[in-house]
Amino acid sequence: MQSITCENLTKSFKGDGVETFALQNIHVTFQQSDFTAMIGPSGSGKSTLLSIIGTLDEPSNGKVLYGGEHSPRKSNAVANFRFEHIGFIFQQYHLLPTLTALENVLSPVMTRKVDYDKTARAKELLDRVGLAEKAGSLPSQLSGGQQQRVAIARALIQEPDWLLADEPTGNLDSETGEMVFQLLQEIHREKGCGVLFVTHDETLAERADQVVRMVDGKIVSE
Ligand SMILES: Nc1ncnc2c1ncn2[C@@H]1O[C@H](COP(=O)(O)OP(=O)(O)OP(=O)(O)O)[C@@H](O)[C@H]1O
Repeated sequence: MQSITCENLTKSFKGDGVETFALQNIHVTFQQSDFTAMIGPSGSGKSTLLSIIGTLDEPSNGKVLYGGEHSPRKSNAVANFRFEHIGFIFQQYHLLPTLTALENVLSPVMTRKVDYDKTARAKELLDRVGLAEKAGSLPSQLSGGQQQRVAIARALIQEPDWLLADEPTGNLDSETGEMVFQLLQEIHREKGCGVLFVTHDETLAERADQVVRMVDGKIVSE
């Protein structure tokens, strides 16, 4: 999965008889070796594009190719494909409130058979994001930046090829956001996973290898 290519992607939502085009004829290729920023005004389609690339949603038209191949079609197979290849990070962290930091990192693999020591890997990842000493803390006992670092560790548990990050610094003050941004860049270099990073922050976007600019569901520049 060295590359992800979107070919002629369109996504529309129908409601109250009105059709809204969230994406229109998107053609773009992302390389796993790149740290890519996606920037654009609110409603320009960034989250929709990320969801479709991440197989959380389906396009109305067009296709996404992963290393030149289609993703599977059946829902079980899609879930496995996503589990194997893609890690997600969201603006709102989405940690499970009743689980500790360590349990949150373990949560994607809790009910799955894997060929590695889950707990050892989860501990290593918590250590990597600088939170070894917070393994037993609940999300409510962690700051926003710490919660986002737990979410990053969770996204990495299955060593995904791609990390899809939807405004991961959107809820953080600029200093904490900078720390999370740098952590993602380090992870990209260390683990070799491609990163697609949605942001509203022009100065962060400019530090990416590739910048994709969206307006009204279209890519206006790359
Ligand atoms: N489930 C949905 N049902 C109806 N319309 C939707 C749905 N999801 C997105 N849209 C519409 O699609 C367009 C693109 O939305 P999207 O969330 O992808 O934009 P965005 O660039 O990520 O915005 P933001 O920066 O505010 O997160 C918007 O007009 C939005 O209202």
